Amino acid sequence: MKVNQFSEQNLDAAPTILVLGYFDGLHRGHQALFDKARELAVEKNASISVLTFPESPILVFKKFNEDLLKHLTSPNKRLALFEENGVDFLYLTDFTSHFAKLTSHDFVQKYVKKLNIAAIVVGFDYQFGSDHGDLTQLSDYESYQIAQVSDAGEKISSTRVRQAILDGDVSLANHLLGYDYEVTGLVVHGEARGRTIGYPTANIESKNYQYLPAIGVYVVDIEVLGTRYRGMASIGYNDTFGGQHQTLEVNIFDFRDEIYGETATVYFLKRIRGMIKFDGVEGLIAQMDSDEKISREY
Ligand SMILES: Cc1cc2nc3c(=O)[nH]c(=O)nc-3n(C[C@H](O)[C@H](O)[C@H](O)COP(=O)(O)O)c2cc1C
Ligand SMILES: Nc1ncnc2c1ncn2[C@@H]1O[C@H](COP(=O)(O)OP(=O)(O)OP(=O)(O)O)[C@@H](O)[C@H]1O
Repeated sequence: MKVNQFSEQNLDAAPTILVLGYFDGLHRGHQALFDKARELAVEKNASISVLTFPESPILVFKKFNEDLLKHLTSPNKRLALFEENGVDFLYLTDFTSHFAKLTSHDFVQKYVKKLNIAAIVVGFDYQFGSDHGDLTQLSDYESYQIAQVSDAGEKISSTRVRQAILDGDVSLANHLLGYDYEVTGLVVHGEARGRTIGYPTANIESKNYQYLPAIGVYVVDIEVLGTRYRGMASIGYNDTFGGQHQTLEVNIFDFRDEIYGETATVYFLKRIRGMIKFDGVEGLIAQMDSDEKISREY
């Protein structure tokens, strides 16, 4: 897959299937668009291109708060997902006030027309341009609108996946995504208390503005140094010890190595419970013994 800022100089001249949207998380609803694009690409001997934005368009419309910078994936995972879905060319353009003012007609002239379009694929609720144009605006092109992909009678959307994660319902998030929700970060030093209670933990600090699941304890896999291990994670304030800031920590099973400074990816598989403030260390250890049993058996 080739990744480029959209500019007239770097566009591939060969016929292409253009897929449009922001695609945070590339969930099962989004994947349906790429299933269609791959089918068309074979039929028309064309490549697949996506024109999208590095950051959420919402940044241009709402008062800033840090959550607006958050994504369901790290930048690398986002690229990997586009690639897995068959994308050959990923064109990025910043969503700015100027961009937001383009009418659907301007958008077609300035962007769509610059590509050699074999077909266009969008979702059932896709709208674009300041005049909220829809597929009829693209009538010069062979275009396909993909029907809504639902789960439990409700549209699968990035918003819904985000809410499931914030609720701690990682099983639902994974089901909607079609893959396990993951957070990537650096392994940093914690209080070095974990090892004294028999459960050393890798403290993971994400630099990627990703959503963390709700406070609680989770069955996870963790990938570090090229190997994927089972483990159990805690997200919270270490209430028992009066912790002051929120951490993501993973006790990695059957693992003994120093991994500070390594990049690790945590895959959230299932929520076990909420955080408990114990009166003493013994209660916490007994609880973690039980968490371990659940996590190993999962
Ligand atoms: C699976 C798991 C479950 C945990 N559950 C709790 C809990 O219920 N209450 C709590 O106060 N801390 C809990 N912790 C956090 C521990 O307090 C923390 O790992 C320990 O204090 C070590 O911290 P450190 O990495 O900063 O040394 C849990 C940690 C793990 C890995
Ligand atoms: N469940 C779905 N079924 C079919 N198409 C979808 C579905 N969800 C999104 N799409 C389409 O995928 C493209 C990208 O959509 P978009 O990035 O707005 O995702 P979204 O999940 O709807 O996001 P949000 O929750 O932020 O509204 C659009 O063309 C949209 O119509």
